[in-house]
Amino acid sequence: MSLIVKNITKKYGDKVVVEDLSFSIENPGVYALLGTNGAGKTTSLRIILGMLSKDGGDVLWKGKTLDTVNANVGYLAEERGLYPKYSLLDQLLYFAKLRNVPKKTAMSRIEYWSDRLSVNEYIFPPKVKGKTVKANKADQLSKGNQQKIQLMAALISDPELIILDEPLSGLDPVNTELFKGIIREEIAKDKFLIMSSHQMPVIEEFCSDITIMNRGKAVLQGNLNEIKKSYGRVNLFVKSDVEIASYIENFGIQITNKTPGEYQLKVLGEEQAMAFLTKLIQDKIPIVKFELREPSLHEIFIEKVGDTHDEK
Ligand SMILES: Nc1ncnc2c1ncn2[C@@H]1O[C@H](COP(=O)(O)OP(=O)(O)OP(=O)(O)O)[C@@H](O)[C@H]1O
Repeated sequence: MSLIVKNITKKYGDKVVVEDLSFSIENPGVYALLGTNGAGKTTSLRIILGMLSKDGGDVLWKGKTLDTVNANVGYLAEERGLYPKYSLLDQLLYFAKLRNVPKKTAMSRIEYWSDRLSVNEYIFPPKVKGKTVKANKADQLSKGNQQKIQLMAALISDPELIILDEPLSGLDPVNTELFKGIIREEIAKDKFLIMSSHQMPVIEEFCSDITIMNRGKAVLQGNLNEIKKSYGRVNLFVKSDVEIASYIENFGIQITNKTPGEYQLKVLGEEQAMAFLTKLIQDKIPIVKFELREPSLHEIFIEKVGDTHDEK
């Protein structure tokens, strides 16, 4: 195992905000930490990073307690974490120094990432009439550009373990794709990533293993494909040029949703779906879509925490 999180617990006064959370990561790739607002994701990530004290449990990286000496870790925090009044270049060099990156290496990485993320003009202010324009401070940047600088800070040490707390929140579609591309590249470099996100399609795109938290506890854990398989193929999407609502109901299938022309149905399993398809064909009902699939992560998430997620 590369990362082992064993029974971590955190209390604030009497309130237990993370309770006995355990999971492990064996192979490179992205591990997802999901949960409703206040479920304890950020707290757990900060405990894993060693930024926050814990009331119990262990975090091991390659067999040793995870700390900044034995692990090269990068962290993109959910909230903005730049110093508002210092120049961006100074801050990036400072983060690099904290993580023992030699200045020359740090400079070449800053140049690479500022190009890649199109933030050159903020980090290396251009010359106007021979004079360098005053360097930008963090509080003069848009939210998305601050996020880019924080991503640069997270990646400045070329970390082996990368912790991304809501990395895509607040980004426009173009920058979302840019960040996703960078995440894909880090995966291709065999990095270990832990990502928290409320965007279920993003989790489905990147993550093989997940933990869903609710009120500080893990309520569902495992391989996403296996979890989906365990639910079975019970979601049927049918689209027809004609009105078939009563036809479906007469067959004894439940309609869970209807959008223009398309019905979302809940079937008992593949057998019932196939019997329904056979009947549609026999009765010559014009069908333009017939798709049977497992529940989405969104549906699984709602089922697991939908009624119970209110903060204590
Ligand atoms: N310093 C603190 N003192 C007291 N309670 C805290 C403190 N920090 C966090 N909490 C509480 O711990 C719980 C978990 O918070 P956390 O930020 O880890 O949740 P989260 O899953 O990351 O939520 P979100 O998705 O909204 O970011 C919440 O109920 C929060 O109010």
